[in-house]
Amino acid sequence: MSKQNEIIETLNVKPVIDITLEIQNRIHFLKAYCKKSGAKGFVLGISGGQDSTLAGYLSQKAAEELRAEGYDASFIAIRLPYGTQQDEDDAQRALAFINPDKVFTINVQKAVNAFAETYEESLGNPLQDYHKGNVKARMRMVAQYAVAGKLQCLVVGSDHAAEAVTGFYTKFGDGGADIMPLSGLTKEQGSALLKKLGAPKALYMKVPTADLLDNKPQQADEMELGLGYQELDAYLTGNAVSTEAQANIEHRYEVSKHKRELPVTPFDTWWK
Ligand SMILES: Nc1ncnc2c1ncn2[C@@H]1O[C@H](COP(=O)(O)OP(=O)(O)OC[C@H]2O[C@@H]([n+]3cccc(C(=O)O)c3)[C@H](O)[C@@H]2O)[C@@H](O)[C@H]1O
Ligand SMILES: Nc1ncnc2c1ncn2[C@@H]1O[C@H](COP(=O)(O)OP(=O)(O)OP(=O)(O)O)[C@@H](O)[C@H]1O
Ligand SMILES: [Mg+2]
Repeated sequence: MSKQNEIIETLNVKPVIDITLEIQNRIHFLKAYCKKSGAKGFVLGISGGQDSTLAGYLSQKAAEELRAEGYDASFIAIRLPYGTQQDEDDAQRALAFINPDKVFTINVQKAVNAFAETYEESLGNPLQDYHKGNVKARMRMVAQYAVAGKLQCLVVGSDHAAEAVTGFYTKFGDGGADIMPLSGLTKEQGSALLKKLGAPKALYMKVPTADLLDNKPQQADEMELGLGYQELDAYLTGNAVSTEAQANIEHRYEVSKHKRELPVTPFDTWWK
């Protein structure tokens, strides 16, 4: 089997999807797992980006359907800005579209900066912007688990195939979640689901950004990756991409394997 086909199979990507069915199946999955786990619903950070808008909307629908069936569940959206977010208007658009049962705002700036100061005092060097970015992502994880713990909810992750293939997420940051309803979708498929659900165009057409850097706010993911989501999606749906892009994707896939597994133990063989 080619490396490309192996990756497509491992990440559960379907080259062609039935959009309506995908929406139904993913809501059904959220509901079934929620009931099975005995949780009281879902918690997710809403950034104003495409992925959390979709995962949040599906979670809200799952909670509403569960309630209609007599099971007590709700969806809690959390705004987690670092200071003032440049695209706050998109975050508000996303909240208006999702219409969550509850919204909390936890500004992570104080906690992140307090940590950065302590780090610098202790190590004698400032926390570099790149690593501080991962601290922001992990602080958001801490905030989501604090709320989920209190409300007996599950933390939703917004990871999908186009992020999974490159490991383009912070390990135990935005990668730290209990349930991943977008797994297996390409970026374009996620966008198509959002469009079908009636999301504002500004959200399903939004340029993806991790927005983790103080020095480059709103930097497009594609700039950092040196790869376009169109190329990633083409690869994931079995199409030919440039030799350069293929090598980049397959290299990133290999070196990020540790992010798609539980921490390695003496009994694991996947790393050999
Ligand atoms: N082979 C290996 N086996 C086991 N563990 C290994 C390992 N190699 C590194 N590690 C561990 O993993 C750590 C590196 O991983 P990590 O801490 O995640 O750090 P890293 O992958 O360097 O950074 C995260 C990347 O994801 C991007 N990101 C983050 C969050 C959101 C989004 C977005 O799209 O919105 C994107 C971010 O811009 C950056 O490029 C190392 O410090 C080490 O602890
Ligand atoms: N400022 C923020 N406020 C709330 N949650 C956030 C924030 N930034 C990141 N997150 C959380 O981290 C997740 C990962 O970020 P990521 O940028 O991959 O997704 P996104 O912003 O939803 O979509 P896109 O990838 O298209 O930008 C988000 O889905 C969201 O749950
Ligand atoms: Mg984003």
